[in-house]
Amino acid sequence: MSESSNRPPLSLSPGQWSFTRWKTIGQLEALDVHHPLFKATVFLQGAHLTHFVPRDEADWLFLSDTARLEPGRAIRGGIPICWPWFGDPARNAPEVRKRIHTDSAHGFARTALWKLEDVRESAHEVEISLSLDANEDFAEVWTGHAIALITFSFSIRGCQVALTTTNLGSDPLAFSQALHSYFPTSDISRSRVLGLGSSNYIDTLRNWEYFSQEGPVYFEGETDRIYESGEPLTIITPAGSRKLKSVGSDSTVVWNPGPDKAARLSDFPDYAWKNMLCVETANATGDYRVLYEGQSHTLGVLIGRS
Ligand SMILES: O=P(O)(O)OC[C@H]1O[C@@H](O)[C@H](O)[C@@H](O)[C@@H]1O
Repeated sequence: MSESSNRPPLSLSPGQWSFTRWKTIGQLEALDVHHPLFKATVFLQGAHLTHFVPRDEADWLFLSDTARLEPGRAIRGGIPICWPWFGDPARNAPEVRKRIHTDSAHGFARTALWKLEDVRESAHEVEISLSLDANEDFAEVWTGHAIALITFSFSIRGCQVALTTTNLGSDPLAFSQALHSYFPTSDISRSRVLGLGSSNYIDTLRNWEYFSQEGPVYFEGETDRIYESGEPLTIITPAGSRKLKSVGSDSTVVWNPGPDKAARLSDFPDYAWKNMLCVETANATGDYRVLYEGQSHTLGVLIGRS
């Protein structure tokens, strides 16, 4: 995960960071990274990465022009962390659903306040780790005891996100999740996703029925699919391409709201569906995971150049 061999000792003291600063953006606290090779912004709320900008390049992530940076509100763009369930609770497996006591989609982690665990810096890389202790504080919406630890690794080569869940409870923990990455494009109609060509998918817009993908995924209006694949992907847009390599995932969500849903979506301009696509590294629907006491599972994605 890291190429730095002589890392500085663990330090949470801002005085010892060369490239990372605390910053209040909107109403939220963030870690703002200004490394000579890249910039990045990670919010404590949601452990939410909103920007990753290698030197002399445009942002690799899409952030809505009308995103609201407010306590308790999910940020529209970047990489929301959907955890410990993905999507509509009612569409989850019974083992996952039985722990959920709300209708809200995508879990509570994306609006919860995470704790900073570590910042490591080197001449090549910055790593930021945050944790969320999901205990009885969340009992109103979810039953369980688990810890989520997320590590972002930034370098000139790209950005890696690794989310490790450990079951601290004595019962088996069933959960679903996604790294809900928003990518920018100048024109959705000239964008496509390669690498899903031989997989089956659930089309949530066609009665949640199964279909088989042939060739690249193109975007012709609203698209909302759960692919049964965790294979490497390439996203092609008019500005270039990105490679996505996942770990611990056998499902990938591809989403674009199209014009009608965009008009209804919170914190999202009507036109913005033309300028983004989500390709989400997931453990969704049948790909949910079960952890016995003390066991861990890591879901990760490496976003790089192709
Ligand atoms: O508006 P939210 O809760 O951020 O969800 C956005 C989208 O997230 C995607 O992951 C889902 O597949 C879509 O169905 C959903 O609309």
